[in-house]
Amino acid sequence: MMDLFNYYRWQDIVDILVVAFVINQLISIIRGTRSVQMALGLIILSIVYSLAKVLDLSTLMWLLQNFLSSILLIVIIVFQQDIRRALTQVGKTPFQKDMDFADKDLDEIIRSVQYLAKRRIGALIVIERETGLRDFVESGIELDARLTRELLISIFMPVSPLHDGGVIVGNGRILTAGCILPLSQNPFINKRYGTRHRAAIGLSEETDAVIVVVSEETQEISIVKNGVLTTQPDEINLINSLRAIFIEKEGPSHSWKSWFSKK
Ligand SMILES: Nc1ncnc2c1ncn2[C@@H]1O[C@H](COP(=O)(O)OP(=O)(O)OP(=O)(O)O)[C@@H](O)[C@H]1O
Repeated sequence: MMDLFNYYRWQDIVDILVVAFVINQLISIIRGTRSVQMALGLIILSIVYSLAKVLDLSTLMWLLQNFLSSILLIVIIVFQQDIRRALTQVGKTPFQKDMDFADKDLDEIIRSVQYLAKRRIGALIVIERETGLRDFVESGIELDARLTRELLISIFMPVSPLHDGGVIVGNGRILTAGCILPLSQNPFINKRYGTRHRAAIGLSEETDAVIVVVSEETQEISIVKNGVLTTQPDEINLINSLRAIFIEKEGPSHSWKSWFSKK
């Protein structure tokens, strides 16, 4: 045992711990997104390249060599959204405040989306968490009003001048309405989803926000998080899913704070 300590320097241990931490964070960032398939694709290509080298298949080797020589560029293009998200996570400090969401605020959102879904009124509600959404807040009409179901419902009424676009809420306040959100470029999104759902997925790919979407076409209520859209079949599922994220604080979050508190 002592030999082991003599062999390794303390810097090696720190080095291994930091690399393990970074790999864990990377995996939790791409988990559940299409990047997993792309990463697998790159790994398979690298294996095929190694096999071609061993078996001396010169044409295949030449082809893959040319492809893999631009690997840095390929990784940046393929994983640009994940890189953006990872850098946002790195920029967070342990002292950054977590947007606390009270039971009451969730209840206001749940009641309003249920009301809207029943009447076939589309809605897109963004719940801000640790990543600041200032850029998107500024694309809409700033409200900074108390979060109530009545106000949320009024905003999404088709006669309201604010009904187009998304509403951003945070810390018990409706921050803004009529926001333009980035559309997801994910080619694997089900074709039945239009721009409202794509905008929700797009924002969740770039930030840690949780988005609740009401479809005016199908009356479905969905929760979008980390680029993944989950349709909520009933009220119980909707309540449990939102409570799990905000009240019980389950599920992967990528902040430094959650890394320490999770253990
Ligand atoms: N980039 C965007 N950011 C925010 N909201 C958007 C954006 N693009 C479209 N929307 C909203 O989505 C509405 C159009 O929804 P559309 O029918 O295309 O999508 P959908 O996903 O099929 O939704 P639904 O199931 O409700 O029909 C627009 O009226 C607007 O309110």
